[in-house]
Amino acid sequence: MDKLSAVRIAVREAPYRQFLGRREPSVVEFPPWGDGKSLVVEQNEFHFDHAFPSTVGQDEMYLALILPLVEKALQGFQCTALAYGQTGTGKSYSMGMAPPDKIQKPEHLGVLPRCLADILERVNAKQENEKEPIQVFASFIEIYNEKAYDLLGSSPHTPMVTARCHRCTCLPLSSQEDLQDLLQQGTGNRRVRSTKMNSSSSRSHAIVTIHVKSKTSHARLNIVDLAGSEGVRRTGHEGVAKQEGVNINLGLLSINKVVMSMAAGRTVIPYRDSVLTTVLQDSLTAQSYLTFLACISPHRCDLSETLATLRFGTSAKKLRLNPMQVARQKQSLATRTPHVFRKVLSSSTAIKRQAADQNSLCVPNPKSEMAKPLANVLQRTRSELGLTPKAKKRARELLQLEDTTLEPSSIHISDSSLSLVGFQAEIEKDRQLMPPPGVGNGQPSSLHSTAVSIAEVDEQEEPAEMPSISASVRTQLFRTNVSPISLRSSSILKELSGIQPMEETLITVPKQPSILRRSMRLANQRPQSYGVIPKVINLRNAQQSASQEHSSSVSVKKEKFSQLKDLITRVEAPPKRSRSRNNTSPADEWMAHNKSLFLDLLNRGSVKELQKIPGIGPKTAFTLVMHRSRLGCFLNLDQVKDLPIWPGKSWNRFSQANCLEI
Ligand SMILES: Nc1ncnc2c1ncn2[C@@H]1O[C@H](COP(=O)(O)OP(=O)(O)OP(=O)(O)O)[C@@H](O)[C@H]1O
Repeated sequence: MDKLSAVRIAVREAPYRQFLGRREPSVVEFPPWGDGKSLVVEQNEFHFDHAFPSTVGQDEMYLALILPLVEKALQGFQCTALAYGQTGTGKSYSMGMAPPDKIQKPEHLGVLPRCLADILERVNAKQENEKEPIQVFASFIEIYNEKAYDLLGSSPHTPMVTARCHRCTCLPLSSQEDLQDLLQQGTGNRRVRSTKMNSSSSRSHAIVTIHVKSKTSHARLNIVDLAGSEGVRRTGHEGVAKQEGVNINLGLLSINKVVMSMAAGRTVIPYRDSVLTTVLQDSLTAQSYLTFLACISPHRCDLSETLATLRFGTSAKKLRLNPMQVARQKQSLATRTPHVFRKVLSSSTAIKRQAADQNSLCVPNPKSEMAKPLANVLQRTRSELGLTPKAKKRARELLQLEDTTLEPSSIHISDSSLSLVGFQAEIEKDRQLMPPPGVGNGQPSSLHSTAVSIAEVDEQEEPAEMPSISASVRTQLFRTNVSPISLRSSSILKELSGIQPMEETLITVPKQPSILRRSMRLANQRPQSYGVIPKVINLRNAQQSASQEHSSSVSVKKEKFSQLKDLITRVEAPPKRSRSRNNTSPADEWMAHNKSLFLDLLNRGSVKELQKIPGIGPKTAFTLVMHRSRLGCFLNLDQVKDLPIWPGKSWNRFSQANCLEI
């Protein structure tokens, strides 16, 4: 089977509208040489993925256009099918958004019921084989007069806050009856109005989202029925109805702008221009499958609208998308919050002093005087970490909670203080993950209990295509032979504890796998060995530097990132190495090493840092960072290459400038 194109555009001609009286020849011609993909309107030739004449039935259209999208949705991709066009051209009919009681014959069933039948059939078959629980549920919202309404909710005529549209009512779907009920309820609440051109014209944009959720993925299939794109003049409306038309056109215009911006490869996409694009923001991204169904009229009187619809389809053809499977949901709050603790605990001087005195880490009650510096640190930490407002609130609450246990076995918050408590049973297991230096190097002189880090254990298997994010966090107590004070002299302890070295120090890192933080583990999926890293300025530099090999102890000045860049971009002679077992040449080894270092750099660098790489400007740097923050680290350079940010031969120039090719 051919690879499914990420963007597909189809055109469907509507049948004649009876009430227009005299039957004239259609303005749309389907030339026999067009192979079902071309059409001619007034001597303008258009080419799309499919061109359906009015004689094509619902099942034929569904099989050719939507079924491949359903397959992709079941594989975990974000998919959207979007019908647009002039009023009365069959958008609701095609998408299956008409109320079920108006469908007289089964062959008139539209996309929605057919999609659901296929999804349920496949999900049931999959569950029989794999016994993996898969849930299917759906939501139905409409956007009317620039406000979003939850049509399945208890108050379908009360507008929702746009930013919370994703929290709309979702009903479980397990049979066609469930869908019938959902459509009955949803379409019954939808606004329709009689216009000059359609006796029951939808005056709102409707979005039905079918969610297919399993343990490892959460795919969404959006079926979007846009309101008719007609001139306000032609509907013959005044007052409220006229305002409706204006808002409908605003939504359609903003969809146009979003698609154009994506097609032009812009980094800033104007999603916020309208409620419609804000709600569809997650689906209209370069990582999803998009299918447009342009519905056109055969009538000459609609010619200008028909041409406008076809021109929009032509411009959407320029979209270059790179769909990616949706892995698990974003990192949970519980996973992120303890980072706040870690940073606060490790960077508050008051706490460190106390830790040194008492051989334990104790966060004072936030209401006490001692906690004031902590509050400032926490404030700073939160903004540094870029947590969402919700996560920030949660972090604040956790610090203020009394008599609360975050995770029974890890963090206990007592009346007057928050103590990090570890458990011996986990220690051995975690040492393998994150061995504290000093353990095993001779006899411990004294054992000090020091909470040194937070280790994370992935709960679920990662999907093959995307690295996933760990879901549980344990704060652990390691017994080390190093007192908390002596943490300052060992870089790995600094890294593990999160304490940032402030002065120039000569640091020797023992050769061992670096499992420092979740982000590093995600970025470095392969084992690395480290020699001695240069002097570090802060934790971030320590992590960046730790991914490079150095032969001996060196003291390096505070040049931060420029050094790292130099290291990577410099054309060096391939280092002399012992011949590897599979007889790869030293040049190949060097190239692989260089590429992996470069990938690390792309995965960790900030916008400012990435701009320093030859061939990366501010826009490209911003896109890379945005991509990373939305979809996680790049797994290989091919993923970077596939991004739509390398026009012409710019990737070749870029890779040559950075020695990624020999
Ligand atoms: N291909 C078709 N075959 C049979 N009937 C069709 C077809 N396309 C549209 N119709 C009929 O045309 C009428 C108008 O269609 P529909 O309401 O789907 O248009 P629309 O584009 O959604 O209009 P609006 O934007 O005003 O909501 C309906 O009665 C529908 O049954």
